[in-house]
Amino acid sequence: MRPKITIVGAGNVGATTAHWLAERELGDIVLVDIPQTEGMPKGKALDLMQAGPIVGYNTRLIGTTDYEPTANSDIVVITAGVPRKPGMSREDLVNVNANIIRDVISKAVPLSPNAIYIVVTNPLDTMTYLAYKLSGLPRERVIGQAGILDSARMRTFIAMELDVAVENVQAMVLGGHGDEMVPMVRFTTVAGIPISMLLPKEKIDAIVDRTRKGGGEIVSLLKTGSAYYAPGAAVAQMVEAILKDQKLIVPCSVYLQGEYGLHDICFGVPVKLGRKGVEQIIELPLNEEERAMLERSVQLIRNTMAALQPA
Ligand SMILES: NC(=O)C1=CN([C@@H]2O[C@H](COP(=O)(O)OP(=O)(O)OC[C@H]3O[C@@H](n4cnc5c(N)ncnc54)[C@H](O)[C@@H]3O)[C@@H](O)[C@H]2O)C=CC1
Ligand SMILES: O=C([O-])CC(=O)C(=O)O
Repeated sequence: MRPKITIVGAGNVGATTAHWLAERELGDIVLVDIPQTEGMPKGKALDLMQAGPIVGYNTRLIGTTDYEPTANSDIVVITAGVPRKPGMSREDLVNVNANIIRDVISKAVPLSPNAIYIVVTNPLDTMTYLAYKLSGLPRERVIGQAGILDSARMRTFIAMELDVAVENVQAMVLGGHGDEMVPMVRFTTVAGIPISMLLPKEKIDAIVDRTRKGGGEIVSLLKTGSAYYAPGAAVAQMVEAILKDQKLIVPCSVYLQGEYGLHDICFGVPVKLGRKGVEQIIELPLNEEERAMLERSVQLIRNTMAALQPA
C-alpha cells in the first residue's frame, strides 16, 4: 500500500507542498481545507492529478473539506493558518492561528494517531509547541518546519554572492523561526571551505541579516501573503527524509527536554530525520556569542508563548 500524506490547508503553502510531493511519488496525497472553501481543495487535487500524465508521475490526490479520507495517514502536514501581510510580524498571528491549530489537531489526531505531524503554521515554534501539547503525541512525531527554509535562504544568498553552485554551499540556521533566528556562520562552508575564508566580515554580516529577514523580504514583495515555493520544497524534503528513512540531518523545531539547556519550548536545532520522525537531536558546542544569540531567540518565543490566549 502506498503511504498516505495528508496536507491540512490547501492554500499557497499546502498546494505547493502537494505539487512538490506529487512529483516525487512518495505516496498518495489528501488535501483538506475548511467547508467554506467548498470545491477548492478538490479542484486543486484534480488539477495536480491531471498534470501526472504530462510530467510523468503516478500520484493519486484527493481534495476534501472533511477529515474522513485522512484516516490512517503516515504523515500529516499542517499548513492551515493565516499568513502575514506587509507590516506584520509572524508573532502577530499567534492567536488567530492558535485557534486554527486547535481545530486541526482535534480533527486530525483521532483519525491518524500514528502519523508524524509536520507543523508549518506561524508563528512556527509556538504553533509546534501547541500542536505537541494538544496532540499528546511523543515529541519525535511533532516537528516544525523552519530551519531547512532558513538555511536554504542563507545558502542561496551565499551562492549568489560567490557565484557558485548552491549545492556547494552548506549552512545551518538554528533557533526560532523569527527575526532573531541564529545563522551559524562557524558551521557554514562552501565545498568544505569555511565561509570566513571566502568572504569578508561585512559581507557575511549582510548575508546573516538578509537571512534573518528573508521571510519578510518576500512578504514585502508579494504584498498579499508570504512565501510558498521554498517553504513547500522544505516540507517535501522533510516528508521524503521520513518516508525513505534517510537519517537526514537538518534543522527542525522540536520540543526540547534539556538539550541546549532548554526546557518546555519548541526550538530549531539540528535533528536526524528518519521513519520514526526525530531520531536524534544533535547538540553543537556553542561559543559565547552564539549562546547569546540563541538566548535572544528563546526570549522572542517565550514572549509569543506568553501572548497565547486560552481557547
Ligand atoms: N514555517 C514556515 O517556514 C512557513 C510558514 N508559513 C505559514 O503557513 C501558513 C499558511 O500560509 P499560506 O498557505 O500562504 O496561506 P493561505 O491563506 O494561502 O492558505 C491557508 C489555508 O488554510 C486554510 N485554513 C484556515 N483555517 C483552517 C482550518 N481550521 N482547517 C483547515 N484549513 C484551514 C485556509 O482556508 C487556506 O486555504 C501561514 O500561517 C504562514 O505564516 C508560510 C511560509 C513558511
Ligand atoms: O515570513 C513569513 O511570514 C512566512 C515564513 O515564515 C517565511 O517565509 O519564512
